[in-house]
Amino acid sequence: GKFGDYGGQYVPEALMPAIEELNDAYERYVLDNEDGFMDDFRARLRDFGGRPTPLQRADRLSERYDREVYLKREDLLHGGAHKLNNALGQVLLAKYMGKERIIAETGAGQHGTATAMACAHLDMPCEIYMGERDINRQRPNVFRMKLNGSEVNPVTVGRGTLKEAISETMRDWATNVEDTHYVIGSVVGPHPFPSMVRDFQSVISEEARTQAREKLGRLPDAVVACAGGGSNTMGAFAEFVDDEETALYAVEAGGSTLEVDEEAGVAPNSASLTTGTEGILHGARTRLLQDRDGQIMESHSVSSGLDYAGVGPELAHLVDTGRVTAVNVDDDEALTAFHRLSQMEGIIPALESAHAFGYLESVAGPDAPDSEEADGLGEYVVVNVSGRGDKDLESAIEETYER
Ligand SMILES: Cc1ncc(COP(=O)(O)O)c(/C=N/[C@H](C(=O)O)[C@@H](O)C(C)C)c1O
Repeated sequence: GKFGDYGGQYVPEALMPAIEELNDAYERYVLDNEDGFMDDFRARLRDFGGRPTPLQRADRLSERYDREVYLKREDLLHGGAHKLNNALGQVLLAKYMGKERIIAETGAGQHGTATAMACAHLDMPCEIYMGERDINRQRPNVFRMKLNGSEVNPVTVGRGTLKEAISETMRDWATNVEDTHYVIGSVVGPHPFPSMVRDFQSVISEEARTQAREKLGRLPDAVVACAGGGSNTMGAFAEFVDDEETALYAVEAGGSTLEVDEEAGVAPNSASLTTGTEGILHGARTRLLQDRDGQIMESHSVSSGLDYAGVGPELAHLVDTGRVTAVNVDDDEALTAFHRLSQMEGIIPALESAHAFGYLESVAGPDAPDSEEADGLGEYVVVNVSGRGDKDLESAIEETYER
């Protein structure tokens, strides 16, 4: 479970039996398709999830950016985000392992919602840990989790956001490993989580690669995806990593500024790939926002889903080796992109996904400087629409009309 010097299993001894049991199940069911697990998983993604999602040409953006812009529509997956790919895979795996209880963390609430839906679909009791702050800014998703029959446990320690929610969930798991599976929400955590979540999300690039060849007779010149923990990112990239001719761009949250206030221990962004340093978070060595004493800093983003101080170890490694280019756009560019996609293409994206469109505008838009970055995107770009923006309407209205 190593990606260069990132990854690993930095967990308390008490968690090792659960980690080893999970790794054994991952190898048997996911990698070796024991008992037809992966066939069952794909059939449910199709019939319950609604896959495959379209790879749709964005006519207005293609005109604006003078190139072929295609959208991978994970916003059309059941539940409204890519999160179901991973949640369904992990809840199904827990069932095959004989577990009786599911717990999960969530920030934007999309992962929590996806886990709650998967648990209702597979008749598994479910508890979601969610930061108090996030509960208040993602109310529609909190209601959906409850409607799907899950309990939502408010996390009030610290800033009450994702970081604390993950720690609380890990604590519950350590206490109840016998009957409980922890459905982690992104390509983070100790091995095998980053690899397993990537494998469940890789259906995105499996489909996109085939669809791209059908529609344009060749591979795309670039794939662009936002990056919080990095799961929609790794899912959109996985099947293209070996195709050197396809550039891969991970777009992080530049928040309000990339400047970091070390004294206050606050990073007004979540650009861990760009400004982070090597450290351990939630069981893995990766890149993260930490001060000079190694204290994890508070991150920020206008979108809950990108508001995370760490990033997946495999994505960090791909950036270090130069296979993935890490870029970022700030809150304002993301909000402007949120409105632009809604008006120009009739798609209201999640604020997280809007960051990917903010990047396209910044390098290929009418006001963009003539830079080689635009050429990096090439003639044929695929942008991952990781989710839809229903959950963000309240905050987008506030930010837009009270800015
Ligand atoms: C629509 C949408 N797009 C992108 C993300 C970023 O998560 P990754 O895909 O794992 O980088 C998210 C992340 N959402 C998580 C959640 O809903 O709980 C997030 O807050 C954490 C699991 C990281 C999202 O909801």
